Order: sequence, then structure tokens, then C-alpha cells
Amino acid sequence: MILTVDIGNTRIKAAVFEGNNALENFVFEKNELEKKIEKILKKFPDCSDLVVASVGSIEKQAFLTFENRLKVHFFTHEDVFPFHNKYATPKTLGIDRMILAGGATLQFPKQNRLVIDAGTCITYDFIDENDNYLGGAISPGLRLRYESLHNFTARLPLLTLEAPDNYVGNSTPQAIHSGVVNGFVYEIDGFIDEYRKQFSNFIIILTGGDAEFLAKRLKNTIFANSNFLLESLSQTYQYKIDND
Ligand SMILES: Nc1ncnc2c1ncn2[C@@H]1O[C@H](COP(=O)(O)OP(=O)(O)O)[C@@H](O)[C@H]1O
Ligand SMILES: CC(C)(COP(=O)(O)O)[C@@H](O)C(=O)NCCC(=O)O
Ligand SMILES: [K+]
Repeated sequence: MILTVDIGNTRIKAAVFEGNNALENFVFEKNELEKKIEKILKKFPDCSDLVVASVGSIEKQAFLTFENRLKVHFFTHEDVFPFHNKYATPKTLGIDRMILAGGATLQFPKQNRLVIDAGTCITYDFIDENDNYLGGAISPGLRLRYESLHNFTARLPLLTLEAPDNYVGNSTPQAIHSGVVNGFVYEIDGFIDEYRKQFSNFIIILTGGDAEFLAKRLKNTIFANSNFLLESLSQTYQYKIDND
């Protein structure tokens, strides 16, 4: 039994896995890390490994306290991954993107794959059928768009996510919802269309905190799996153990 922990820039997500089965999922804030992990381990005392991917501000030292109880693995660029990294700056590629690429390679063998993670940022990652990680794109996520409109202007209010009534927003709030939500949806559909021009066939995996909201609004039909990063963490860890 393993406990996987994904430390993003907004929230921490965790899940306990028995083989490929997620037994329970958890979401919490950075300041609750130690307390929450204690609680999870109390509930699942059979966890033998704690596996972490962090792009947030939390480093390996935060997990030292658990090392006398279970095996702690904090993923880094030094680990073995199931793909060939063709990024021009492989050492700066986000560990979350490497884990997503690892999971996509292992779960969908011998095909082109596009992974879209709609989290704090939207990340696009493309792994071709020969398991070459080619790269992708990084853009602001949904909440980041609402927050930056507010933070970098004098007159725009901070709004929370709401589906716009219309493309033609007839008030400040409706104009912001239209711009943020429609811009977000058009961007992703637009990217998918561009990839389709370049690669005839690929599967699309959509994940991240906004995946569910997004999936039903896209022109392209995509199956959303909010748990894909944690599943990938568990699978990439197993791959690492088998190939070290
Ligand atoms: N309770 C919540 N707190 C913060 N963001 C949330 C929440 N529920 C949904 N979201 C959405 O999730 C996105 C962040 O996704 P997430 O996958 O948690 O990010 P990260 O992995 O970067 O920490 C935000 O854009 C926001 O719209
Ligand atoms: C792009 C990211 C900030 C996304 O983080 P997230 O939205 O998952 O919190 C993260 O993958 C990162 O810090 N990447 C480093 C730069 C790169 O991947 O090229
Ligand atoms: K992301």
C-alpha cells in the first residue's frame, strides 16, 4: 500500500493506492501537510511507501519526520522515467509534467498522447508513439486568470468561477466571466486543433482541478480524469522500482 502526494501551486492532493486501486483521496492546504499525512497514515497503517511529486514550495525536508516509519521517495529529475526527455532544458521541466508524461506513457503504450493539466497553470505535454517527450505549453489556469485581472488592474473585482450567460457580457462581472471562461475553453480547443494538424492521431488526457468543469464545455470530446496525476505517480514509482 502506498501513499502518493502531489504538491501543486494551489493545493496538495493525496491518495492511498493498493496496486492500481485508489482507496481514498484527500485534498488539503500547505500548512496542514504534516497533520494530514499523520492522519492518513493512522487510518492506513499498512502504507509502506510515501511517494511525493512537488512543484510547490515544499521540499524533501518536510517529509524527513516520516522516514523512520516508511520509505519516502521524493521524485526528482535524477529518477528513471519511462520516456526519452527531448525538452531542451530537461532539468527545468516540472516534476508534475514528468509524472504526467510517465503515467501517459505507461497507461497508453505505443501511441501519441497529449496530456492537458488544468491546475494553477494549464500545462500541455506531448509524448509521441516512440515515447519521446517533446514538450508542450504553459499558460495561466482558470483561477489565475480571475486573480490576475483583479491584481493587475484598479477596477476589476475579484470574481469566483461562474459559467458566463453569453459571449457578449453585458456587465463587468459578465464580461469577466465571458473573457476568462470562454478564453480558457477556446484556448484549449484551439491547441487541440493545432496538434491535430501536426499529428494525425493521439489520445487526450485531461486532468487538474478544473478538468470536470472544462470537459463538458470543450468542442472536442475528452474524457476527464481528475485523478490522473496521482495514478501516474503510483505507476511511475512502480516503474522506477522495477527499473532502478
Ligand atoms: N477548493 C478549491 N480551491 C482552489 N482551487 C479549486 C478548488 N476547487 C476547484 N479549484 C480549481 O482548481 C484549479 C487548481 O487546480 P489544482 O489541480 O488543485 O492545482 P495545482 O495542482 O496547481 O495545485 C483552480 O484553477 C480552481 O479553479
Ligand atoms: C508549469 C508549472 C508551474 C505547473 O504547475 P501547477 O499548475 O501544476 O501547479 C510546473 O510544472 C513548473 O513549475 N514547471 C517548471 C517549468 C517547465 O515545466 O518547463
Ligand atoms: K498544471
